[in-house]
Amino acid sequence: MIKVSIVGATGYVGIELIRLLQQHPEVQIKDLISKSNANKKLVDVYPQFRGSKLEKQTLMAIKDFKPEESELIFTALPHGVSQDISFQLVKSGTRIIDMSGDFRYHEIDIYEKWYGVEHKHPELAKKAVYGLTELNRAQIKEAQLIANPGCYVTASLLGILPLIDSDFIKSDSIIIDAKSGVSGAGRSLKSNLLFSECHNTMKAYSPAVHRHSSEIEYILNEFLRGSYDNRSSKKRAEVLFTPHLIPIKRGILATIYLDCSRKSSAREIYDLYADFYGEEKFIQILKDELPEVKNVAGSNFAQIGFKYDQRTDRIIVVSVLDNMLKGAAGQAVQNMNTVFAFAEDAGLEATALFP
Ligand SMILES: NC(=O)C1=CN([C@@H]2O[C@H](COP(=O)(O)OP(=O)(O)OC[C@H]3O[C@@H](n4cnc5c(N)ncnc54)[C@H](OP(=O)(O)O)[C@@H]3O)[C@@H](O)[C@H]2O)C=CC1
Ligand SMILES: CC(=O)N[C@@H](CCC(=O)OP(=O)(O)O)C(=O)O
Repeated sequence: MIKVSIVGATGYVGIELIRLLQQHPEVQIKDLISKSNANKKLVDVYPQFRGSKLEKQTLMAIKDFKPEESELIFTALPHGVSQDISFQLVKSGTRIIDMSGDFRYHEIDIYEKWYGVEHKHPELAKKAVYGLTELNRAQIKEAQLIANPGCYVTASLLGILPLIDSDFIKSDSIIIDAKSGVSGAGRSLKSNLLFSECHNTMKAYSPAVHRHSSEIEYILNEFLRGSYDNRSSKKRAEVLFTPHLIPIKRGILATIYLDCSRKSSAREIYDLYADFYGEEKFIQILKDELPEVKNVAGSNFAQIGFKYDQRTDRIIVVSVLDNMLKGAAGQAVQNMNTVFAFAEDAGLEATALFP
């Protein structure tokens, strides 16, 4: 058993981590740290924990937290806030899995440009390891600080990575049109997220300028450059990304348009996905159907389907996942399992919710 603590425990990702970890066979939840709810009982903030083994757990202020007493800490904090807190926690020598965007870039100028904030700990960001499990397992095993990818980015990368370096894909004209459920925006109060503002409607936001455009493009280019294997591709990725807010609670659906430079076939495309993901537990490639959010929501699975359009020489890829599971807490637990050599699906066996 390892002792695990969560900083930012009462946010949406924090609470999802608790839900997963309380039934994890190898984990004992130690401290749950909250700013606005410090010294309250967890059940007083989330009555769902009544009757669970966490019924008596009290939320802790960060000043009382002793990081060296845990073997792993999840930081589930807003970007900008996580920089300093994670920097302090890393000094204890304990492994950290950070859920924010603060440590996802080794090139700090890209972070500062797209996030509009100064990075106070660039040296730490350069040592962090990117936590897309299926891409970076070897480095994740050794990392002290893992930068867990975000939900839009995980859905997009999983759909694009197997194809991007193939000879018939144009890597510099990728278009991603992605939809997110409202929990993707977190639990803090924002007027545009009130029920009457986002129910029964849909909207696009931040086209071309959303910070996740840069993360998708950055990781694709690192991949093409060989940062995750010995590849030495001359290709460069350019991505146009438009996110949408849709009136569901959880789930991401990314529709990705890839231009082809020669004729291909559905068989050739399927084989690229099958070769890339092999026996991966959490990635399901659909052959003759398109994925739906309801088939993964509540689980750590990502599903990918595609249509090859011979008429326009394009591939339309559809990638779905649960933003709080494979897009956040689930992938973070998968990374923890990888680091501690637990079964990769320990604590992550749940299927999607019915209905
Ligand atoms: N929601 C999602 O689907 C996804 C979120 N992420 C990322 O995960 C991180 C957490 O997201 P999410 O849970 O949705 O966000 P929430 O807004 O729901 O929760 C944020 C948490 O951070 C704490 N917090 C906020 N400000 C401070 C501060 N100044 N000092 C200390 N603690 C603070 C809050 O504290 P308190 O305990 O006081 O409430 C809360 O627990 C973010 O970086 C987000 O981008 C990544 C992928 C998907
Ligand atoms: C619906 C919604 O508002 N989503 C958030 C993304 C949340 C997230 O995953 O952010 P990180 O990947 O940076 O952690 C947004 O667009 O800002």
